[in-house]
Amino acid sequence: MADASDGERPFTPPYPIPHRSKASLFKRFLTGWNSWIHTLFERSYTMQMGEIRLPRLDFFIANDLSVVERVMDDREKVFPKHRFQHELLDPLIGNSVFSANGQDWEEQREMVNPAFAHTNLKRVFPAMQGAVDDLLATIATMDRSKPIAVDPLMTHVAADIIYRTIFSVKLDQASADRIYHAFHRYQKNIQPGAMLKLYGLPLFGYRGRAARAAAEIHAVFGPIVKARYDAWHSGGGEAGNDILQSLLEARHPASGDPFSYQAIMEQVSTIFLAGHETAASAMTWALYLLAECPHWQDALLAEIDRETGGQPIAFEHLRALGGVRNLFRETLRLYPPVSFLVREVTASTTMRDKLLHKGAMIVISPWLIQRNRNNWKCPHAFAPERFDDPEEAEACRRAYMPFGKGPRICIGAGFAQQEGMLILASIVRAFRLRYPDIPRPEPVSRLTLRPKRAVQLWFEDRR
Ligand code: HEM
Repeated sequence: MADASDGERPFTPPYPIPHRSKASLFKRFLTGWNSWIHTLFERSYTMQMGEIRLPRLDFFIANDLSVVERVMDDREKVFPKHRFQHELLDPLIGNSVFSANGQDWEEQREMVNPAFAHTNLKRVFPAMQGAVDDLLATIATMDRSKPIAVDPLMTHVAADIIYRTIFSVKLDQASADRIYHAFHRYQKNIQPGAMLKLYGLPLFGYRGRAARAAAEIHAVFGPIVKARYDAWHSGGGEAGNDILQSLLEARHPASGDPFSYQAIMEQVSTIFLAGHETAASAMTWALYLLAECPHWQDALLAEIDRETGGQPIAFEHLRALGGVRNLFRETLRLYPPVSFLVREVTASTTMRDKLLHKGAMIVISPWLIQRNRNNWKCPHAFAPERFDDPEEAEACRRAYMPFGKGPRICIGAGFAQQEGMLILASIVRAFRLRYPDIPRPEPVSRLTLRPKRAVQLWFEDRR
């Protein structure tokens, strides 16, 4: 298998070069308005624990791995998701399994868990394959005399996959466009919203803008959910075989009540958004990295041809595609779609000699931990083979957390890896990718980590 040094030297993909020293609070506020990773300075990447005293909030960033484990495992049950996150996401996903805390979260997770049996990897493979075949057909008919924007293609295929898994129907282009535009508006609004909240400032119309964007998205799901909800509760509905059906059948562990229509809408919105936006971000970065490293494309193609014997990629093949899996993992290390996780300190405590008062915010950042040179060799370099290196095994176990850690770890991690591998392997097999002679993409971190401008790639037919 290729390594990242097969080219002249290890490829270091773009990231914001950190400031030499900490900027003023005001400058950080302005920079953070669009992207929080642009506010980082050199020591952010190596410090064990950082502290920022904001006007109305104590804010800590933990990189020390034992502190990270303490917060994320939360055996003391004192580090729930932060209330700011709940407030900012509320118009879109309400009080769903992603944002709830405590017993409420435990009960919701119990009710939602069976729905994730519908993400059972073998069972959803045909839905994934259908969406990926449509993607390849779309690319094949596009005008490829010029580079193609990858982001919308990846957003569409990831959305189509999760949509088929929730509703058992294909996502049509008009609904898709409606969702993407509205979600783009939501994302653009949320970063400034988060900065205003952090600095204790009024939200200046945030809620209205967020509610309007969320209403657009809900208007796409609403009619499907309503029709199936009414039919199911009037006893006339045919049982489906998808996530929505499982949510309709779920019962509260104590009261035995089903989810209300509103609660189902919140869970559906959560699963759809958590399930496609993150995967689309990961796929976009993975294709960019491949386009910059042709030797990796050659190595993956050889692996795919060897393992499939030239047959269509099947569920059984994925396990053997170690190079594709490492590429996916390395992409999530360098560009974790969820670049920071936010928790609240609900009982005063001490960490690394710092006193954290009740109400403080504590941030765990996959972006920082996965680029910390105390954890990783050449942390900014693209080196998928590191996942097979025994010397990096400890880092892979403790300092790799694109899906979070502990009880709140991503419920869709296996699903995401499977779709990611299938999409990447299918594209590598069909096309040779090349990065055009234009400036490299710049990552910006809002709700997810995305390139500032759409990534453009040449797609050349292989066969
Ligand atoms: C590359 C793709 C993905 C990434 C990087 C990702 C990342 C994450 C992370 C970091 C968390 C934990 C957040 C925290 O602790 O604050 C999370 C939670 C979650 N993810 Fe994912 N995710 C991905 C794909 C998916 C998919 C495909 C689904 C659904 C099919 C999904 C559904 C969820 C849900 C429901 C939660 C909340 C779990 C809970 O709190 O009980 N995610 N995800």
